[in-house]
Amino acid sequence: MKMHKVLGLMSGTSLDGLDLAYCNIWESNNKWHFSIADTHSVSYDAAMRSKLKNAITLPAEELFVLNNSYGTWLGEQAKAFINQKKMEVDFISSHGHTVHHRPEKGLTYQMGSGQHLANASGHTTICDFRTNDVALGGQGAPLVPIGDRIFFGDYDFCLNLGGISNISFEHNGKRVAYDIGLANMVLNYITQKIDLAYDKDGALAKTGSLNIDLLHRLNALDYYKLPFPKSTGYEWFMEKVVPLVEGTEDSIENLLHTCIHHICEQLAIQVKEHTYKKSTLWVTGGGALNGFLIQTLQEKLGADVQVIKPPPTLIEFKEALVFALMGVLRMERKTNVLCSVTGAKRDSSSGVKFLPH
Ligand SMILES: Nc1ncnc2c1ncn2[C@@H]1O[C@H](COP(=O)(O)OP(=O)(O)OP(=O)(O)O)[C@@H](O)[C@H]1O
Ligand SMILES: CC(=O)N[C@H]1[C@@H]2OC[C@@H](O2)[C@@H](O)[C@@H]1O[C@H](C)C(=O)O
Repeated sequence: MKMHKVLGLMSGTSLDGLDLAYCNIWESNNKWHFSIADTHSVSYDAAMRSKLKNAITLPAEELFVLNNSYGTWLGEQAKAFINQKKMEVDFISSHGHTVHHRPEKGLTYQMGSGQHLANASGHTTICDFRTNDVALGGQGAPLVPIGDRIFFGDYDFCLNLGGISNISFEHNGKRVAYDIGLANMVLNYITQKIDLAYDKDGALAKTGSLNIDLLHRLNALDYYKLPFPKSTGYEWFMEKVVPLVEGTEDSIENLLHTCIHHICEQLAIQVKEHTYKKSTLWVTGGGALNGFLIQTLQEKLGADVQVIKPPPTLIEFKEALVFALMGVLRMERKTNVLCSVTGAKRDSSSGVKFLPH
């Protein structure tokens, strides 16, 4: 039995920071297993956050320069963590930071140069997990469902509440998954108006009341009518959602309260459409720590769907763990991207390997 010792790196769309998960991953009796030995998060400072946020507006030359320096920065963070904890690491598996995601144009771009990362950390690095799937006609996202299936297949639904919400489940014998729509991205956008990074536990949202007009407008967004597979992101948010929020004069509390109702209504519609029995819904991502959101979600789902929160390490580091798994599958030349999820022509073993120099 081969034990893979992998450092998974994830920088999500919420721009809160870099997640590092040091994982042991092994296969026995035709089943993959994991343990998370250690974790660490590096919060982005204001300068880094604004660099990453504005990267989408950069001309090519500046973007390439940032790609290199961000790759070096990732490598330095990985090296510091590895040295501090005296870890034995076989390789690093890094998602990078999504800057452009336009699968309909055949384009997806995660920043964080693999060569720079490998050189700065001194470890073999696998990254760029999405490009191949988009080249095969897929959405290039979401990718985490392979991990949901392999590690967390006992739950009927796996829901992740990051910047955007996404869900995965078995459907006619195949794993399907897609981005449902809004989650923390819109909540953070609203709290940032009062210089608050996020609404801890949904405390502000809880004191607000419903703005019916905004709720209807959000629920009417075209994206929700599209069939899956589908994925969305920051561009959609800026183009379609921000104008609705900006066009509504109301208190921060009411805006947050209304957005939480909207988020939970869309989640409940999707879960109810695909369930016919008592079900379990396993929730990860920072949104799982928002008490008011989880309470509202349970109310909208009703008694037949049980919302389950894993321990905090999995809530926060599931994605870093799954990118570690994707690296292992890539090393073993096994499928790590499912076309049933992304809509690509075929399954693939994606990711590009860089050796340190
Ligand atoms: N205690 C908390 N109460 C309320 N919200 C929280 C709490 N902790 C985290 N969050 C929310 O979760 C967000 C971070 O979530 P997460 O780390 O899952 O996002 P991400 O990985 O960046 O996103 P994605 O999965 O879309 O790429 C924070 O920005 C915040 O909005
Ligand atoms: C292109 C991109 O980075 N998409 C992210 C984003 O954040 C959440 C959702 O939109 C999901 O599709 C995906 O991330 C997770 C990690 C995934 O691929 O499963």
